[in-house]
Amino acid sequence: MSSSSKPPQHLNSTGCHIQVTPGKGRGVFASRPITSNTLIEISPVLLFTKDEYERYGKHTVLDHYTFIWKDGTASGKMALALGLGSLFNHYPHPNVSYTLDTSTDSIQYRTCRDVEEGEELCIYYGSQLWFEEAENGVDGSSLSEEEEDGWGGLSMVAGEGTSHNMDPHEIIDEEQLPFTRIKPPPEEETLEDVRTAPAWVIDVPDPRYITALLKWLKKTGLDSPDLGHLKRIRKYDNKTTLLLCLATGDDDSPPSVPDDLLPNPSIHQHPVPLSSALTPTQLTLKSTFWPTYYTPRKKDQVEDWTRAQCDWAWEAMRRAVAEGKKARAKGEGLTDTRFEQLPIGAYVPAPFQLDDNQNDNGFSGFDTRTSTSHPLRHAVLNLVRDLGESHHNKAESNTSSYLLTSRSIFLTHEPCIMCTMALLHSRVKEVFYLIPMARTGGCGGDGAGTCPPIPWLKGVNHRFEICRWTGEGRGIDSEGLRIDEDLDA
Ligand SMILES: C[S@@+](CC[C@H](N)C(=O)[O-])C[C@H]1O[C@@H](n2cnc3c(N)ncnc32)[C@H](O)[C@@H]1O
Repeated sequence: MSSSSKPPQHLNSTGCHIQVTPGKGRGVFASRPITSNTLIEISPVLLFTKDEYERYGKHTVLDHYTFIWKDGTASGKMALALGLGSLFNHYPHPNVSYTLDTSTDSIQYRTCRDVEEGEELCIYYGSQLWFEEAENGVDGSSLSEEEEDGWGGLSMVAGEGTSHNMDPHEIIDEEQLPFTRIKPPPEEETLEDVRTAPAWVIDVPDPRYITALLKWLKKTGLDSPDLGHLKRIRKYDNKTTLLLCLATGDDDSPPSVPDDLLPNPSIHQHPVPLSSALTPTQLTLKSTFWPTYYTPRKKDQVEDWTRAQCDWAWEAMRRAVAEGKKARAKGEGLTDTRFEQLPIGAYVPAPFQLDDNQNDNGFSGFDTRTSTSHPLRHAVLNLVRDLGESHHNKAESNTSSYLLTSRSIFLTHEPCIMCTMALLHSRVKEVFYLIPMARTGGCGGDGAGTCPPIPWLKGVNHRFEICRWTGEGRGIDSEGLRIDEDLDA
């Protein structure tokens, strides 16, 4: 917004005034030094319904000032902040965070670091801006803990993918993606190359048991997407065998099948391919182990990414970076011989959905090796552990609470070998990392890592996609996140 008229003087006892900057219009500035965590403004909000917004606000100047007000109700309201609230400009490294107070219909604004006199006070609008960002004099700095709840509840409506003439379904060219996929080795074209894992299978002496067994599999959750590339039933040598689930190792105990479904069941382990057949040769080879689905695709064809999916990923990586900065702000680092900071963060967003990209159902974690004096408290391990202990996940299943099946994880650093193994065990779908760790990482570094990517090794019972994040901006930068190249992330 540009404004040629002189801004009004604002009566504000917490040291804020309004000032105009070229390219941004009015903004809020500090009249004196303000320490971190100071409440600088409480703005009442004007609430209106989505319908009112659609009819009277959309495509007007109000679009630039209207927020989605998340008050926990299904109907969803829109909000316009009064007072200084509508005048905070955007900056990717904000020095002000905000929280909604739904009990008083107001927004509280606090500094999230020390601010000098004359500095502009900025908030973070989200990852999808609808205007050209002006150069900013605000100093980039670490985001403090408030950052997390600071912006999470609000999002500018004009910033939503669909409302500024961007097609959320548009497929983004591979070169334009904010990450580079690290390509796996050539496909399995000999019997020795076929990657298999042990699975629990049950012999079915009579076909009449099958329907009830399949129903039971569904009910217990054993019918997981991990095995979606395999047929359930194998007929071989006049014997019928049903696939139950993957086994986690030789000493894993078999799932207990109720006697009334099949008396005296014979359950044993059998190797099954880890992925579908992409070529006719693979189909023949893999099906010698277990009947496998044929999903031909063009050579090197990879999953298409839409614009909305990219925005989802930007936001998730921004959250991982914020976690890393949180670790730094909390003083996480190694103290043995020298002090090495460990600003390492991780974030697992809710799976991508076109209509709901707020990413507020995700899990986050950061490195706490220092504060816990525990060498295994890496960001990834902390996150997987929290996820396992969360009530949300426990409600789904007690036994699979560490599983990240079909989920993506965003990391500030390439995970070390131990964390890569933990991610394999968790069956994560894909791993995105910002900073490659060529010497210590388990995912191949930037393509020339010391260790080949662990998920590609033979004998490893899961594979995940590896993507090195290359996009900068939108709240993502590696400044302040670099660590000694010999350290494990
Ligand atoms: C909520 S208003 C902020 C107050 C606004 N500057 C004014 O003068 O009324 C949001 C608008 O401010 C402008 N704006 C905010 N942050 C900006 C930035 N970093 N660079 C350029 N323009 C910005 C954009 O025009 C945006 O639509």
